[in-house]
Amino acid sequence: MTKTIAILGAGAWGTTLANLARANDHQVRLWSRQGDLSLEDVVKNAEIVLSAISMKGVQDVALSVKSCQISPQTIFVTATKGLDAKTTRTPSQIWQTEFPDHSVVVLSGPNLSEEISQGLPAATVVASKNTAAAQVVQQVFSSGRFRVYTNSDPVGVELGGTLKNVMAIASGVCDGLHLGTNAKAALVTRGLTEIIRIGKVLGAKTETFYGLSGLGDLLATCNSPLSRNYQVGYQLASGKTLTEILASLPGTAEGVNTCQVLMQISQEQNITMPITEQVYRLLETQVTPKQALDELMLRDTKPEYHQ
Ligand SMILES: NC(=O)C1=CN([C@@H]2O[C@H](COP(=O)(O)OP(=O)(O)OC[C@H]3O[C@@H](n4cnc5c(N)ncnc54)[C@H](OP(=O)(O)O)[C@@H]3O)[C@@H](O)[C@H]2O)C=CC1
Ligand SMILES: O=C(CO)COP(=O)(O)O
Repeated sequence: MTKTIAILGAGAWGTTLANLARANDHQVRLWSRQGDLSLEDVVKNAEIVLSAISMKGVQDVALSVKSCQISPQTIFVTATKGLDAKTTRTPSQIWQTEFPDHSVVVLSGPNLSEEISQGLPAATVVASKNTAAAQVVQQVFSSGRFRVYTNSDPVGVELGGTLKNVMAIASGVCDGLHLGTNAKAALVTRGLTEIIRIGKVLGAKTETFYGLSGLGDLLATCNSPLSRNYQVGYQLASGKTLTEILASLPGTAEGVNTCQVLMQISQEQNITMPITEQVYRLLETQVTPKQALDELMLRDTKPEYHQ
């Protein structure tokens, strides 16, 4: 059945998702601040409102949508991978707070938009407390090139996509310093342990992090120069400053902001996040890439599974 879909954010990801839905014959209206269509006109009568806005714009856009005419049955989908700097909330928590009577679905997975735009195969996850809503979104995007799974742990799916961005920065540093395959395997594996430790405190299920939206996205983003977060780390290792890197980066690297929010959460909730802490200190120019490596290697010895 053809759906009317409003996609908010005409960046790399919003445009790619719009093309996937159009290829399945859905009616798609795309909104961005630079576009010709008003937000009011784009969301009017939409059965699905999908946000692919960068984290820094989500709260403001959600408030603007609230003042528009929205059908009571409209499903909200969020594809943003970040945490709110002021409240530390996830995007789905923001949308659900502003629209408490609507279903909210998280869409997240190993989805480098450039590969999907080229027609290469990929898989993703749509997660919601409302299974029927997740199934509607699954049908909208599923195709022979885009395999969509449902999941009932939206916060876990969302945090997998968000927390791996910090590990992708660390992986870029690792590769930029040419530390080798063993080091990269250790970093990504301990990164997953750290993601699970944080995610559990923030309300996610452990098993979700072993799926596409957790391990899957971690592998994709930590191993691809197409990832903006990976690029930030790689270029930091080559001696560029963060300001220089961000000035020439094609699009958003959410891991920079996420890292700051995680340090705030780490202090408030007393969660040990050694890799995140070193990425934070590197971004803040408190350590060099080589010093960050030494700090991680020379931590107190401990059993592997002692979380
Ligand atoms: N690219 C990818 O491969 C993937 C990205 N994502 C996630 O999707 C989100 C968007 O990424 P991506 O599309 O790549 O990023 P881009 O930088 O390409 O696009 C960001 C979009 O957000 C909009 N935006 C930014 N700030 C505001 C604001 N304050 N108010 C309104 N709109 C705003 C931009 O609008 P404007 O053009 O007007 O500036 C633009 O449409 C991120 O959270 C990212 O982690 C998830 C999966 C894959
Ligand atoms: O989330 C992504 C792939 O799943 C995109 O990664 P970047 O935001 O680092 O480019």
